[in-house]
Amino acid sequence: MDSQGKRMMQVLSTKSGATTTKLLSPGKLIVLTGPSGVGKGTLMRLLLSRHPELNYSISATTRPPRPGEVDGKDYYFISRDKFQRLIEKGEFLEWAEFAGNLYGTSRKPVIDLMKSGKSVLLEIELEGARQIRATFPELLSIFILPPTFNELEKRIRGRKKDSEDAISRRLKRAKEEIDSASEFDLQIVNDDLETAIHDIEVAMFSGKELF
Ligand SMILES: Nc1nc2c(ncn2[C@@H]2O[C@H](COP(=O)(O)OP(=O)(O)O)[C@@H](O)[C@H]2O)c(=O)[nH]1
Ligand SMILES: Nc1ncnc2c1ncn2[C@@H]1O[C@H](COP(=O)(O)OP(=O)(O)O)[C@@H](O)[C@H]1O
Repeated sequence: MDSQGKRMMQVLSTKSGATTTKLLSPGKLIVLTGPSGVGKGTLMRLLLSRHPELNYSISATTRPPRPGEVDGKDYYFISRDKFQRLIEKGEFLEWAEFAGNLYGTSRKPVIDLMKSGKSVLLEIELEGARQIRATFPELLSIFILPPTFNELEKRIRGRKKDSEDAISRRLKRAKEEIDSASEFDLQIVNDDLETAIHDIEVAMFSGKELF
């Protein structure tokens, strides 16, 4: 390992105990996964605003929009029928059912971006992340963990965006998801937001001025 690599591993070991051996170059795929309410969306928005070279793939979902969500920006909000047709046509790189709704990543935009050497960030749930990992073994996969389960529940409730039914489905699923964290390249605890962002940046961008 060169001196920069050593320095990076040192930084990783001093922050939230995270370790990784994979470092990313342009044209690569990064997946953020983890339970609902852990802060994946928050982390992703911050990463995109700080690193314009990163591209985000807007997912399709059958979930109805939450107040304030915009079609074509937050998600493509589509009917179950339309989603099924897109599955049959092979238009999704991955898709999964989560808490009673379907979610999927469109194949073409992601492949086109990667072919042109651009890096793509996906923020998806566990089953989809597994599918992507099987398709792209060179992927950098990051599992975001909550500091505690109570804090996770507090965040989901504090967001005030979901019905009680949607919240309990998410919390039930969260337990199973957290048990799978070790499948992924890196586990990062989203306790202090800036520390979590820093750990993700270190893993994603070798050779950049992050220190
Ligand atoms: N597999 C898959 N999961 C997705 C996709 N888009 C979003 N998700 C995940 O679906 C789950 C539910 O998302 P959402 O309804 O927006 O709820 P939230 O995560 O609780 O804010 C989250 O874990 C998202 O990361 C996708 O394209 N594919
Ligand atoms: N590090 C953090 N500390 C405290 N609250 C956070 C942190 N990260 C995210 N949050 C809050 O937790 C809630 C859930 O975050 P969100 O990004 O919507 O999660 P997810 O996309 O994983 O469902 C939001 O209200 C967000 O502001």
